[in-house]
Amino acid sequence: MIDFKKLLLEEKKKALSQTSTSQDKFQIQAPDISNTTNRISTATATTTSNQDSSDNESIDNILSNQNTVEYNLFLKGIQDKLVQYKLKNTEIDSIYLIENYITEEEEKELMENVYADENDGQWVQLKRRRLQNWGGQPIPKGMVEEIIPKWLDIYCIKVSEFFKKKPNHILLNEYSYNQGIFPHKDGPLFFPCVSILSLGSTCIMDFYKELNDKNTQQVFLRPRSLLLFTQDAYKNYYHGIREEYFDIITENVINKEGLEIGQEIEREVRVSLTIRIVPNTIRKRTKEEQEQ
Ligand SMILES: O=C(O)CCC(=O)C(=O)O
Ligand SMILES: [Fe+2]
Repeated sequence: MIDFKKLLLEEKKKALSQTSTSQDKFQIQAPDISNTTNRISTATATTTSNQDSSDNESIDNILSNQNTVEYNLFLKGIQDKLVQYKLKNTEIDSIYLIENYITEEEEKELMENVYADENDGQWVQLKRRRLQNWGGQPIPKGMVEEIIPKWLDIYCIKVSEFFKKKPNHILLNEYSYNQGIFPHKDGPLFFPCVSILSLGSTCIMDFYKELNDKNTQQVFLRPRSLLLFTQDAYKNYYHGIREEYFDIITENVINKEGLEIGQEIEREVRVSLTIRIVPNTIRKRTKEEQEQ
């Protein structure tokens, strides 16, 4: 009998070898912030403890200055709405996971739009994954807001129930087979809560207290789930996805219900929407203002 699983895996390996070299292989290390696009994608992920603490200071500034009221409202919203989705069995406070946040039809429609011809020009090819950046470029000077198309904006509106404000930025990542994202923190350019909608494939996300931490806390992400993390998880932990063809369920997976230790779960192409608020924005000048 033909072993389709093996054949498929061979195909995947072949496809991948055309886009990567052996040096590209993932190791747990600091994120590659050598190009600006990647810096946007990992949102100024930092590599040294110095930068790290200044990042945390900036996060605190965001909270203590302009956003205290907003942040308190948001925290209250979390208590009201997310308490039942909080992941237990972990020392990390403040990770929430909602399974089946969207339906299969909604997932299909999103995927159709992600791969629609009209969005072809939106793809930015990084060394190890592709992305689409929607809403503007989050930079320290302030993001010039851009209109988010309706097919995505409806999800900004949907998750605003947790943020108490409509997110204005979506980073859409596409991971082919064994691609991932280096451990990083999302940093001070964003309001310190991130929501991630998974499409197309499962994967394991690792949370690291320190880079090179072997004993990570892991979250198994299913398609159509919404992961949210804030406070402790946002500020004090790196998160990343390993470059693997399979995820293996270990003791460290926090949400093991329905899974077995040692179980191997094959990856497919995964698309994720990272939906966030960029608090520091500058208004786009109108055409009339530009002409003056
Ligand atoms: O794809 C994911 O689930 C993670 C994306 C992420 O960490 C980011 O965009 O900062
Ligand atoms: Fe991230």
